[in-house]
Amino acid sequence: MPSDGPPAARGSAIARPSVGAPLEEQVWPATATLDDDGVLRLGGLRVDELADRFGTPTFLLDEDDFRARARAWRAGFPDGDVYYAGKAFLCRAVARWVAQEGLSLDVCTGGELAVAASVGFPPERLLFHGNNKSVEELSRAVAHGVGRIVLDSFVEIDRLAGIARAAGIRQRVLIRVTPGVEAHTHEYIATGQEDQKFGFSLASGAATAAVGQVLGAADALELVGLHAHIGSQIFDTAGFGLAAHRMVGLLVTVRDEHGVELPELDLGGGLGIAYTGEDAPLAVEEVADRLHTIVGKECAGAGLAVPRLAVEPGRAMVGPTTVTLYRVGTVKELPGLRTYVSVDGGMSDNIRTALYDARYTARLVSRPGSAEHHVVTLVGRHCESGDVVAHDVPLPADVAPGDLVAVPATGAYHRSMASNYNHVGRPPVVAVRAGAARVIVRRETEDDLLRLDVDDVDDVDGAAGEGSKPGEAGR
Ligand SMILES: Cc1ncc(COP(=O)(O)O)c(C=O)c1O
Ligand SMILES: N[C@@H](CCCC[NH3+])C(=O)O
Repeated sequence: MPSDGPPAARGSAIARPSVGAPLEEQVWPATATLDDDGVLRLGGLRVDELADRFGTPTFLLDEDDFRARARAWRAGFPDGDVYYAGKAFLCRAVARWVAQEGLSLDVCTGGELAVAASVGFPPERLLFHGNNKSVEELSRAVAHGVGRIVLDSFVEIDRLAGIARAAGIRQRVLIRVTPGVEAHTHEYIATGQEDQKFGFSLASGAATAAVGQVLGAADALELVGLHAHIGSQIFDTAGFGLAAHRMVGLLVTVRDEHGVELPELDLGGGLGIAYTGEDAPLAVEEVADRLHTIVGKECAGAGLAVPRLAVEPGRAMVGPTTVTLYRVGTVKELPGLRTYVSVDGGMSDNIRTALYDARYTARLVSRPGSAEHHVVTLVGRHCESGDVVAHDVPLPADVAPGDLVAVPATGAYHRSMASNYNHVGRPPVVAVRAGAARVIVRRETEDDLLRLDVDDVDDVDGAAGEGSKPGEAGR
């Protein structure tokens, strides 16, 4: 699988003529350029100046790139719905951009719903996912007027019907189906195959049974369509095509068995992005074209009206827009083994390397560095040997403490999966655009972390009022 998988054999020294080597276009955000002195610019701003202003590590998000990607998705599905998958990265500013660009939003927890609600995201353009939504979350979604809720289990059908009935609302719903498509991606992020926790299986007949159960609760639930999501970080159209084919087949079965033509078909997200120069992601237009063609052809063959298509891109919308800017703290050469370059973040801001053996590239971005490059292991600051940011990255042989190193393609599933391991505050997200920078998620401080810590005594002897208060920590 491109970008994920065990690290290749780790060499030590190579010579690469990469002083001023161009940025690999598919990996870096759209506005990324290099100044003559080797400093990376994003959104028209030099990263050395951004580091001075905002500190490191910091996520730098290219707002124009995000908006351009949103528009490309919108253009690819002019008669359908594009739900940005908020799990990839969501904050108030991003929710606002999504709304402004005319997209809809996929949320999968009460927390994500709260972000959307806090900026007045149009409720009818919200879609609520999840294999174990709580009664409280479902009630909140119904009361909020969420446009569509995706049903994921038999127990949830009854649960939601009861909630909608009590609220005197007929809730629009889709049914999540597992179409039995094995996406070629890491097993932890594949969701189309039979053996997994999401949705109703097509092959076992659970999906058609679910349709029957929802139609039986028609006073409270309005079944508008079917949903499938086969996995994430996918590079070929075959899986999407097969899923579309099977889902249209299910629409035909539903028509034949229940006498209803469902008007909507949501084919989920999953489009892969380039994490390294070796990845060749599909273009949005290509995927859109493929899905429209398959669904159109199959529906024509079955005498079915073409349903309104929906998609749920997360990674492909936000992943490539962001780089993580780190500062090098130490360089440790183990003769005959490898060189470790330690930066001031790590698995707390990028868990993907440890979790999926994901591959990344990295670049010295505060100066050109020497022509000779060494293949190094870029590691973080956490108390764990698995705290690797990027395996086997060529960096200038003279990389040194104080240098800035950037890792691209970190917009999706990085800040949103960040942790406070070792009591490290999560990095901020700074949006850059046309020469201006704006913090859209601020850095977590030690005060933020201590605020959650509940104790009724203040020092180690148990006396009240002696120890340092949370507000004084870290000063
Ligand atoms: C139901 C659903 N929709 C959309 C997405 C977004 O996927 P991606 O970020 O790969 O586009 C996911 C995550 O895989 C998902 O589970
Ligand atoms: N978190 C995963 C993707 C999960 C997709 C959510 N359904 C990743 O980083 O690749």
